[in-house]
Amino acid sequence: MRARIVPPETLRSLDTLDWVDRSRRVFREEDHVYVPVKDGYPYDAVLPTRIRKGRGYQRLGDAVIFHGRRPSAEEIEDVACREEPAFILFIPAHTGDLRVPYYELLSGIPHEVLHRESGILYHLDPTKVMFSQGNREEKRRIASLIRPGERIADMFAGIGYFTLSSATAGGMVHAMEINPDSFYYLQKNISSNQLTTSVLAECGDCRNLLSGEYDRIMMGHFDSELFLSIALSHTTPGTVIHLHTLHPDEDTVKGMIGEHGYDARITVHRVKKYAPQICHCVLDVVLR
Ligand SMILES: C[S@+](CC[C@H](N)C(=O)[O-])C[C@H]1O[C@@H](n2cnc3c(N)ncnc32)[C@H](O)[C@@H]1O
Repeated sequence: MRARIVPPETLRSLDTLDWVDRSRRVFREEDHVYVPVKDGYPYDAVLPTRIRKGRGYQRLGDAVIFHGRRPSAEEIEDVACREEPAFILFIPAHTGDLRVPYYELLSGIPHEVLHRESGILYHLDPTKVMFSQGNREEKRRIASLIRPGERIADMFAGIGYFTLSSATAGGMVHAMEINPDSFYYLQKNISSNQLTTSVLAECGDCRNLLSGEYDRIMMGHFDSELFLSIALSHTTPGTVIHLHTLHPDEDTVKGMIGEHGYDARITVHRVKKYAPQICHCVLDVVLR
């Protein structure tokens, strides 16, 4: 189905728009509203079959996770019949610095799952730690940049989102994670993917764990600007920093980099929509 992505407020005026295909259902997922488009009119997306059939959800191992708004009883029943998951969770948000899931159990008994993505195995308990499927393309992009043997710091490793794909691509990764639940799965995932010789994982505050100089530093935390100064103390000219943010501000970042005696080339990449008018972005910062 061809669709245009519109802000939720536009739903009120759909009747007045001549490009809307009223023979098909509007589909809404979190803050994205997909409106079917008539033949011959411009469109933003072609929706895959799964999305066309109903409410969007995330499949994680043998579990199904709903995000965004609470699913209706009919939507839960629909997914239960189609996917036959062992359990279903509704996770409207992740809370605090440790990104702990705030969840409601909709059916079944929660347990640890084994999820496979791009050939990498992830063990996790989705009631305890987050897994963002929206970062899949970003993981692939980062992996494509890795040069074999380069020394990488992953300051906010979680269960291994960037650590595992970077080590698989040939990097030597120093992975840091403060949440003991996430760290447990990080270690398990390093072993399951046979990456113990290329990853050093440590549990604690990355500000106390960074050591020496790195060729690449991953800063997968939305407050990563607060950690930039300490990260810059572990760089050399040529180091690349991937700084995640919801509010990209190149000038502030350039100012901080200048204070450490560097110039920088900065490129902004959009990862995913996070909230109305807010995108999860990554600043690729090459130090000179
Ligand atoms: C990987 S998650 C964020 C993922 C991604 N940016 C997203 O939300 O789409 C950030 C991780 O950083 C960890 N963390 C937060 N503060 C930290 C610190 N000071 N040192 C090490 N890890 C930290 C959290 O526990 C969490 O697992």
